[in-house]
Amino acid sequence: MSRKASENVEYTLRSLSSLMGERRRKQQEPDAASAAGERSLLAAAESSASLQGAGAGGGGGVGDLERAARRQFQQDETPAFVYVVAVFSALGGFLFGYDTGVVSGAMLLLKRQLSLDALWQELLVSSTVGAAAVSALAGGALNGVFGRRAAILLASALFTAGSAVLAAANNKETLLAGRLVVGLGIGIASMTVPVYIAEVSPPNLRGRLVTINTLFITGGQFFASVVDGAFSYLQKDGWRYMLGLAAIPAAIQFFGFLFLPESPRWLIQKGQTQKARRILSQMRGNQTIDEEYDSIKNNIEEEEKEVGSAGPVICRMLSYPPTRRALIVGCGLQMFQQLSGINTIMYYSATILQMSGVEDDRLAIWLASVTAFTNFIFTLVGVWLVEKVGRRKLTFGSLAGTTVALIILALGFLLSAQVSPRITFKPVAPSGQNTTCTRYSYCNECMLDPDCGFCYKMNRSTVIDSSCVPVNKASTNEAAWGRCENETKFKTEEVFWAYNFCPTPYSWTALLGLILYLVFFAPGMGPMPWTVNSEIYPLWARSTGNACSSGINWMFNVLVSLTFLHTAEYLTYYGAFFLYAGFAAVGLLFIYGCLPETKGKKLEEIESLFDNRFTVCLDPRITSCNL
Ligand SMILES: O[C@H]1[C@H](O)[C@@H](O)[C@H](O)[C@@H](O)[C@H]1O
Repeated sequence: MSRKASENVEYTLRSLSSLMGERRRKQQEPDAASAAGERSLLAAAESSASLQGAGAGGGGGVGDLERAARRQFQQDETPAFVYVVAVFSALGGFLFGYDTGVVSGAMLLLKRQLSLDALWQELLVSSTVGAAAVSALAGGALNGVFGRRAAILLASALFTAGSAVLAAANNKETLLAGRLVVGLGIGIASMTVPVYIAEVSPPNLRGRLVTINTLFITGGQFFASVVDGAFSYLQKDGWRYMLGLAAIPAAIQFFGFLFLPESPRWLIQKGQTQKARRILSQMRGNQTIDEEYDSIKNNIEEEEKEVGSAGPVICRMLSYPPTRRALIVGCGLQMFQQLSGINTIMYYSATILQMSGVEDDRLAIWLASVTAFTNFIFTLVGVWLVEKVGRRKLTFGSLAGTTVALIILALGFLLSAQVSPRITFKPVAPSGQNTTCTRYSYCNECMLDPDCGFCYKMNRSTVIDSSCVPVNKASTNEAAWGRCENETKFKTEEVFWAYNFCPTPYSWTALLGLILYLVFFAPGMGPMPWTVNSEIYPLWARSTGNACSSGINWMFNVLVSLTFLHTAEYLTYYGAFFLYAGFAAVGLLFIYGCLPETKGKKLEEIESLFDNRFTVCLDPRITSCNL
């Protein structure tokens, strides 16, 4: 049987059983709509419409029902409205990607124009990620009390205001304030958007729609790299455009959300049932919503009975085993996403590319946008795969490939280090210029010192007359003094300058590792931690669960990207990548043992996947965490 046909049959059976259930209920309680007290006329009209073809009087056989189900299926399609809502929400992801991605290019110009020292550069880069960590954690309470829509509106207002401040800034303090405001927006958006999309999506499309958010994140990163490349030619004030441009999508999202609805699940939780029904039926088009509505409502009631509603949510989550396990899975996934080094790869891709022989700085910036594009395109593959292979297989396969790619990357750096050119020429520093650079014996040691660069000549394919000299503080494109001092000297002396890389014949291995890394990481480990987190918590714990796991994501993001250069100094580049490969391998065990398959399940059914304490993790059919 063809795939399409089998999907049809499955769908027909599902619709059929829902019609049967509906009919049974109708027979038992003839006026279900009024008896329930809160079913709107709209809902009653919907159920009778779905029963029409089946012979609402109770007669008619299974054949009639089947025909009715088939007819209903033919009409069942997700209304375009759901896609509009998902895309508007995912603008939050775009801004997340744009604002984290754009800063590296902006910094190249900013540091010159405002003469920023290393501390200020670090502050401007990491303040945003730090603020995102804090606001992601605080976003849980915000979401719970004011709702998803209010949180998204607040995030887009913060994005707009922050970007405007950045574009107009005249000193570093104002820039810092702008970066902090933008960071607050990123944190709130990163935890709210996946939850909101998951709550409005129909189960069969949920994974795909939530994954679109990560597609927008990587799209934002790619767009940022193109903007960085384009405005890098505008030496004065180019950074204003880079940082300020984000205000446009942010404002679009803000105005869009003024007209978009609140999540029906949050409304039901808050007792606004009429409104919730109206929005739910808007989201489901001509499909009957009774079953979904009832299951959300019953679930909330049962949860309240089981877990109670006293005390802070996080304490209730930790003391109730299923949510505790879900929290461990959610936070673990986010932690391993960052520990496998994605942001080091994104941030240092230009360096890795330079190692592979790209010597021109501008070209390296443009090639870095090819890296961002690869990340984006392969996230699209994830959007396509998530509903086909499911979350568990996709995440596991992706991390397995990522681990192999990390090992190849590390081997590339290792081989390059082993054949690292010797330093054969020790120039005398001009008087008054003290430097440690001239003490190094190999290019590899010189490269790892951020203050030094490698100056060399080539005789066919052999490096000759090589020296290690201090880098020019104002531009890493040239040395502070000596043969590599400026481009005119490069030509007359026939020398080459390498900052942050060493010329070796094995650099292509690192390039191969880089490409493989993105090909494997982007479809699974990139989006799945966000997607899975949006689904695994019951409603009462959803905002808090997502707040914690997003907070963990941001904290590890800061940790890994801030420590990369130091890690590389102590362990060398290959040591750092072997370390990430080690983390990724531990992550593989974690996913294999603890990640349940949530594909196709209703949000309300997912909690039970975390019920059983004694399930055996190693049994592939059983996917609950063995805690
Ligand atoms: O899922 C995203 C995505 O993979 C991005 O490329 C990365 O920069 C983020 O840190 C991550 O959370």
